[in-house]
Amino acid sequence: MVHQPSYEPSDLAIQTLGPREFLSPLPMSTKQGDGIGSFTPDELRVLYEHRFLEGEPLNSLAFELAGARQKLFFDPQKVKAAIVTCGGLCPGLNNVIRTIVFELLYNYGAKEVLGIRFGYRGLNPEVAHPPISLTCDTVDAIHHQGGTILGTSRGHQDVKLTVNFLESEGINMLFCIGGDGTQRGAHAMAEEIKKRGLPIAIVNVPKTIDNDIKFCHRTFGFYTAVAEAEQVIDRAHVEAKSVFNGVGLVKLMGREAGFIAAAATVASGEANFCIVPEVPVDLKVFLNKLKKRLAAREHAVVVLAEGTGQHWLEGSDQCDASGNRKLGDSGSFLRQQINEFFAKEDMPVSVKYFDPSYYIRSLAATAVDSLLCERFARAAVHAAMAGKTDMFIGLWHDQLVHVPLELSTGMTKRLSPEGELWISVQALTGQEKW
Ligand SMILES: Nc1ncnc2c1ncn2[C@@H]1O[C@H](COP(=O)(O)OP(=O)(O)O)[C@@H](O)[C@H]1O
Ligand SMILES: O=P(O)(O)OC[C@H]1O[C@](O)(COP(=O)(O)O)[C@@H](O)[C@@H]1O
Repeated sequence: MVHQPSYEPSDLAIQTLGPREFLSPLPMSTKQGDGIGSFTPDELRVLYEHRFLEGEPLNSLAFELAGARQKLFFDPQKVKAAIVTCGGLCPGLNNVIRTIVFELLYNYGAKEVLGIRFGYRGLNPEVAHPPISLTCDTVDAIHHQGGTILGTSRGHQDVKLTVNFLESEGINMLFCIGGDGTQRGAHAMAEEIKKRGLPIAIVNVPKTIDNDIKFCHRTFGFYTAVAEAEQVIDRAHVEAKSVFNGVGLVKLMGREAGFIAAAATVASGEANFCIVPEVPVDLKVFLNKLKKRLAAREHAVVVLAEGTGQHWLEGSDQCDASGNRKLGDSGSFLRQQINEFFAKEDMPVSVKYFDPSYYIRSLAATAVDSLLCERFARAAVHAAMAGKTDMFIGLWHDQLVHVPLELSTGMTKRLSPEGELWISVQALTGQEKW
């Protein structure tokens, strides 16, 4: 991780990455045959598509590669950075905080790092949660703990007030760790900052246990949660197999996307049905299939992503503080439907219901996620120090890239029922297929 960034009072401007940069032509077209060494890091791109059909035109959509830059926009000695964590918990939040602090203070020699308390609430001066000072000592051992030492929250804050706060505190770099809601909030702040002409960088590190952030093949914490969920499925299998016509029913997190349920199902190899929001399921068809399965094997395991089957339940218009739809308990509903269906069929079943809920997301990150946190956090600091703003760190073909926040608004990422996640270039033209 050693690099030698240079700060000279430089010609760099703070750079909002708009979609124009994302769509920029590849540098290869202008510097043919020079080899990679002749490009500056800002010119390196990661191709959007890595598979091409013969005869199809080679598209040149590409992301800017993340990483350390030779020239810095900010003078490290004048950097007052702040970190905020928003939305639901996710394994690895503390790892990201710790690495951002280390990278800023140890490697760049930044002046000061603040921790914003309880999400965007802590940026609202009208709410009494003053920031805390983050030093290498205070964050030294936090990566062993789940959760976030800063606290988190949902709920809207006035963008003008939050930017006033950044300005009055002299914060010139804000790292927002959060999901799609956090990204929308960060984008709104970046726009207000641009309007006021302030040299403040807003850089996001994507966080979501649901793994549903666009332009990010995998978010940190996801594999940790999947490993926990896999164990629950395995236990459900043991319970189901131990009795006649046992049904192990497992409900897992996944508001709009079934990535956790699908990945844990495949990892476990013990589930017979995996029901995800992306595939509408007819309850009757499912119950008849379950009947067939029980007749053949005398036990079954069913995994359900919590956002699934909301249409089965009484409609609820309720939302949480951030405006996310509140979910009905589809797991309890399914358990009841299974019991009622088999009672009518005069077929005895024994349903064992598992709802691990927050259990899979409130733990510390496992090694594979700790590594990802480390990569995301360092890339975020490099981007901010170079003066990039209104962007987040994406993960594309296992390369960290810079993605304009503007591109992440709208629908979140979805599992492809057809198999491997396949993302069409049409996603850019509005006809999304996630
Ligand atoms: N359009 C928006 N403008 C400003 N803030 C937003 C917007 N959407 C969401 N937020 C804020 O972002 C924060 C996190 O959002 P939330 O949906 O709770 O979690 P996540 O970021 O994990 O999706 C909340 O404080 C929420 O109010
Ligand atoms: O009860 P909370 O904290 O609002 O969280 C519940 C929701 O948070 C999630 O874990 C995802 O949250 P984020 O989008 O904030 O990462 C969902 O799977 C779940 O429905």
